[in-house]
Amino acid sequence: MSKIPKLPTTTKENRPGPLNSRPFSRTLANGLSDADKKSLLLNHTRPLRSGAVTTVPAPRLKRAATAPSATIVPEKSAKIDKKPGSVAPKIPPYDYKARFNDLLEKHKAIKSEFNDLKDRHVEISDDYEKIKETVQTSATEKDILKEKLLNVHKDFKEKTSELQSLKIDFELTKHENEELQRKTKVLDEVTSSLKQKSLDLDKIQSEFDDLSRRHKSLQEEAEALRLLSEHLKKVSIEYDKLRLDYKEAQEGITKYKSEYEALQNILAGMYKDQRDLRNTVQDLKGNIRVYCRVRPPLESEASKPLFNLNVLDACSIEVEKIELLSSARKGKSQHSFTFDGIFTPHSSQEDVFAEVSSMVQSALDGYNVCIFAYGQTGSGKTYTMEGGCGKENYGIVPRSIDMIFNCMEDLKRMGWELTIKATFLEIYNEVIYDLLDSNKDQESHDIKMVNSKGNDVYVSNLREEEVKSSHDFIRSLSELSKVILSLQTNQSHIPYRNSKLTHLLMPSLGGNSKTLMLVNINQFDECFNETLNSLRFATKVNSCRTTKAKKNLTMVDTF
Ligand SMILES: Nc1ncnc2c1ncn2[C@@H]1O[C@H](COP(=O)(O)OP(=O)(O)OP(=O)(O)O)[C@@H](O)[C@H]1O
Repeated sequence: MSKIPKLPTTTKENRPGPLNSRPFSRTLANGLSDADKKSLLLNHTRPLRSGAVTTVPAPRLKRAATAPSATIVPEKSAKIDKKPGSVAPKIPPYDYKARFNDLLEKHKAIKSEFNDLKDRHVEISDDYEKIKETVQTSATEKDILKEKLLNVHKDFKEKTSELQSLKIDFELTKHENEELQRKTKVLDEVTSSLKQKSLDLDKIQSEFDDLSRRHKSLQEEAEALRLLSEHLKKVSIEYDKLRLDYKEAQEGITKYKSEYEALQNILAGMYKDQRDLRNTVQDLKGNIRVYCRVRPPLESEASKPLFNLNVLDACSIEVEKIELLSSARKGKSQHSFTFDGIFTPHSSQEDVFAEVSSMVQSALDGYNVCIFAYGQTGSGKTYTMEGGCGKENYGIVPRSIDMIFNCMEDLKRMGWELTIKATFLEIYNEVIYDLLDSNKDQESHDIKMVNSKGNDVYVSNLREEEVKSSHDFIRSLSELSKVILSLQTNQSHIPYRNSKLTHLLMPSLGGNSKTLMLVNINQFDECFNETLNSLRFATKVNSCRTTKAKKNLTMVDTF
């Protein structure tokens, strides 16, 4: 909105009157009312009283509030002031001098007044010029303002028209808003109804899904039934076919059964022949067989001096020691021995068992078999019988157990039920210890005769344990080793144990048994004499020839 400059207020007082440089009288006459003019004329015509000063006050410019044109209204009528109470002496008409003086005075006063008026006129002219200038400036300003006013008017009009259009817009918007509100309300109602319908739809959808599932499952059941029915048809055909096959098979089974029995008889005959042959070979080898095994020095024993040991052939060795110190025994000590076989320091556990396994087979064929190791302490008896860690180091006992259980599997396939029981004992310091009995206070164990007729012996009060697998058995051996170890650490070791042992081995050595003895030796110089003793004892054993062994009645005889 344009600013309207404040115009200088043109009051009736300061507004320039129609004064100009025309003679005052005329001007005055023009500006005075008729009454004023009359009074002025009267004063001019009236003779001045002596001693009175007549002054004409400068007319003040005044414009009647209602008068459209400017008129000069003297503030006071141009009367000659008279002092109150003083009455001017009347100049007689003949007193020209007085009259002349009076006129002079009046002239003087009028002249002075004229001069005043003239000054006043100049002042007023200046004012007028100023006012004129102001009026011109004001007119310019007025024009500017007018123009501005016009602009403002124009703006105002535009704004008014804008306002109008805005009002119209507002009304329209208001109307639209109301319409929208109405529509929103309707929409809300529709939304809520849609929500409800959506819920209904969900419910219907879930019912539909349920029905679809049931329909599908019914379809599947129908398909399964159809397949089942087809399958049943096939089965029925196959069943008829199978019945025929079964009949044929039964006839075949009867035929095969008789053939099987015949084959079993042949097999049993073969077993018998094989056993007899093995036994013949055993007999030829002798019922007491003695093998010698030489153990290698351990790494820790590498510095120990060795005596000479020569393997002459598969069955003979020669041991030789040269005596250097004592003059009495000076010379060469050389001895040769022959056994059923020699196992050198290079022979493996497998090599040993290959020779021994025929004895285990004899046990399975129903003979009493005794396999034992003999030798001085540290010569390798435990290693030979039990073995070391790892399967390749297994000794005779675990390998025999494996063989027995493998054979059992064959026999089981032929319908046999078998039970294996084991006893463990140690003869130590002439006392028999039951190694399966962990009680410290064991019952005493004695070697007794089985019956008065034969030579068979048994050890009383020994604990028997059933062994169900070779693994269990190899259970048992590791525990046994621990027991032996603990016994040995508590008591001083007695290396030579033969009294009770000889007694226990009596039937094996001289009776109806097959006996295999392993004489273990080492090659250490310091052990030469002990080695010699062992070899001599083994030679004696080897020279024993028992009567031909008779087998006990065993399962294999029933074939
Ligand atoms: N053929 C062999 N090969 C390798 N090492 C062996 C052999 N024989 C024995 N040994 C080892 O020699 C050492 C003594 O053997 P072992 O314990 O079997 O003797 P031992 O005759 O049972 O002794 P002891 O009578 O004192 O019980 C053991 O460390 C054993 O592993």
